[in-house]
Amino acid sequence: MVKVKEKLLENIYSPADLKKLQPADLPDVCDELREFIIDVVSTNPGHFGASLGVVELTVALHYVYNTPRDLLVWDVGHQAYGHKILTGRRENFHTNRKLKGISGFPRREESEYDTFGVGHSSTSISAALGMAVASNLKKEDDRKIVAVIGDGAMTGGMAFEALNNAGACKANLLVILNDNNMAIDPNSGVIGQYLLNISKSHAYNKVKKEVWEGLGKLDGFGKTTRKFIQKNQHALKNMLLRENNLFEAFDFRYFGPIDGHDVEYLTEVLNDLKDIPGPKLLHVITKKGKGFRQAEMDQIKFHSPGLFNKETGEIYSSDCPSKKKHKFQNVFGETLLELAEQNEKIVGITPAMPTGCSMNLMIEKMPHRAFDVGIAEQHAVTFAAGLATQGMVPFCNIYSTFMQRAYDQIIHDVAIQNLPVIFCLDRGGLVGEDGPTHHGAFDIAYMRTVPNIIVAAPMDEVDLRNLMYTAQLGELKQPISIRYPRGSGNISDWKKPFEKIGIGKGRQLSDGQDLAILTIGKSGIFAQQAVKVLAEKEAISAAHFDMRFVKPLDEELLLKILKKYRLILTVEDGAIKGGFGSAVLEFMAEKGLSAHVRMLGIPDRFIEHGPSEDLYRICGIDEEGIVQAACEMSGK
Ligand SMILES: Cc1ncc(C[n+]2csc(CCOP(=O)(O)OP(=O)(O)O)c2C)c(N)n1
Ligand SMILES: CC(=O)[C@@H](O)[C@H](O)COP(=O)(O)O
Ligand SMILES: [Mg+2]
Repeated sequence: MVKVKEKLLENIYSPADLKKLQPADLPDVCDELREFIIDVVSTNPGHFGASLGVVELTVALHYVYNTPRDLLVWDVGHQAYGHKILTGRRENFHTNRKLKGISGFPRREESEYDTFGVGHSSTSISAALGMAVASNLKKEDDRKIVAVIGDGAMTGGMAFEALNNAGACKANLLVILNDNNMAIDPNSGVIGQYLLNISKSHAYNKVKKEVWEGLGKLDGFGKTTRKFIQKNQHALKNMLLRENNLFEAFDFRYFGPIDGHDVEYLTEVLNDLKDIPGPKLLHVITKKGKGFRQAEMDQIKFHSPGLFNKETGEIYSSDCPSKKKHKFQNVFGETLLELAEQNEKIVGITPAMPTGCSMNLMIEKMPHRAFDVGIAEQHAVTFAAGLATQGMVPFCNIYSTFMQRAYDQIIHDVAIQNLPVIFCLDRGGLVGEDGPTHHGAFDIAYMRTVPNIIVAAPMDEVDLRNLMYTAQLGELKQPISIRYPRGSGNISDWKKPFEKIGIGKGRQLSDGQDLAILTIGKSGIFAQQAVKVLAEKEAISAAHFDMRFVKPLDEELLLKILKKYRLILTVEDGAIKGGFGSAVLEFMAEKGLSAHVRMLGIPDRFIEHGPSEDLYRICGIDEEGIVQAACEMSGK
């Protein structure tokens, strides 16, 4: 009779259960954990390849360290599914990223094992350093602090700011560099190449081994030389290592590179490093998508593949082929390439999101004019500013949420100098399952307060295209921000001849007598539907104005509207506070005009994760919410 192997993962409810196992059991735990992630994520989509790549590392960390007393900090957090499953969330994992379900990223309120909330990149070393310094000040000497950061996240400036500080502090901190030689797209810039070089360089590893292990054994030398070497051991080590290793130059002790898929060896190394004081960096080599053939082969698609068949690896697209064309990001990517073919001054810039924003189209065709600058939003903005000083036409595409990183650069490097940089802010508004760290809630508010910047938000694909066209004509002598949402709009045949759009000009899309609905961006699509429902079901006649620009506002149009309507409903898929509705109110206050104004938008709290349709409903900014607000205002 064949003995059925006992499932280990089923009995793991916390790292304490994991610790009851023998090291030799750990490979089986890893296999089961990997299988579990594949099972669940194939039917309930989320980030995929990154978590598969750190299965062994995750098991080893929770096996060796005394979590949650020891503090484990994940960078970005899209790779932390294994961590969630091993720390009490296995049975809830099927709710990952669903409305009211667990978050796709570590969150402090979700578990005591989630030491730091993440979603944006390159924060782990800073946060871990803060924890290490706090432990030191509180005399909690038993506590270990570990940050896990990817090679992509390591391209972020913040990571280096933290290394610099940590080295100086001599903090007791272990940084694990999870090097899979990929970001979402291939890791851009020289750091990736540098890591590859040290991983491959036998000469470096040999020198390093000999220096660390061999300096004590000085039998081969004469007495005077031995004395000299012993006296100057530290300086010699530094001389040999610092010049060869970037991390040693930051006063970290560098260990590795080691195989990140050998779980037993990982536990041994982690155990060895545990009690070495000071800042340490362990370089671990892993494969993104490890253990799922198709994910290993197409690491970009399987970063976050959506639904897929776990047997064949086929990805089931949520869009039908024709609908895929509607995605705003495709309109951006194709239009940029089209414009760049006509205007040789155009340069493309993306901080590590070429596939996400579709700038990959331009990068493939024009590699010298389109740049993936790594996870470096601040640099991306100032790089664009530099290009603009020399008469180039930079299209700097950054997700709305990640642009938050570069606020000073927008103000200091672009706006004060009034440089005509074209910002394209993708993923404006509620993005859905990624949740509060990723919603593009604030850009309308943060952009409109900055002098000199034109702030526009197209309602549909054609408008996006025409705004991009208008922006690069060379007529604008100032920066412009064009923001658009995740996903698709409502026009399939958007590839029409370009038309110039008047800056600061809105448009009336429907006429009505009872109230005026003023929208910006995608909200206009919901408003159009709402106007129909109001007319058909509620006998309310609403006029709809797509204002297109938050700044400058179409004052002429606004004056006409305010003359005619007593009831004004503003709608935006951005924060109400400081947003488009606020701009309308400020205008009214300036002109001494009054009306009954109601503002719909993202309320003053962080919106959870879940399907976008649900989140738009929760915020009351979908068709139904607009209808309801209009009825309430009209007293019906
Ligand atoms: C500030 C910021 N910019 C961009 C992103 C989008 N993003 C998420 S994961 C990722 C790649 C990270 O690469 P790496 O750290 O190597 O992790 P891997 O996916 O390879 O495990 C990027 C660019 C982000 N989360 N935060
Ligand atoms: C973890 C992260 O920041 C990205 O993977 C993000 O989830 C991508 O978002 P999109 O799916 O909207 O491109
Ligand atoms: Mg990586």
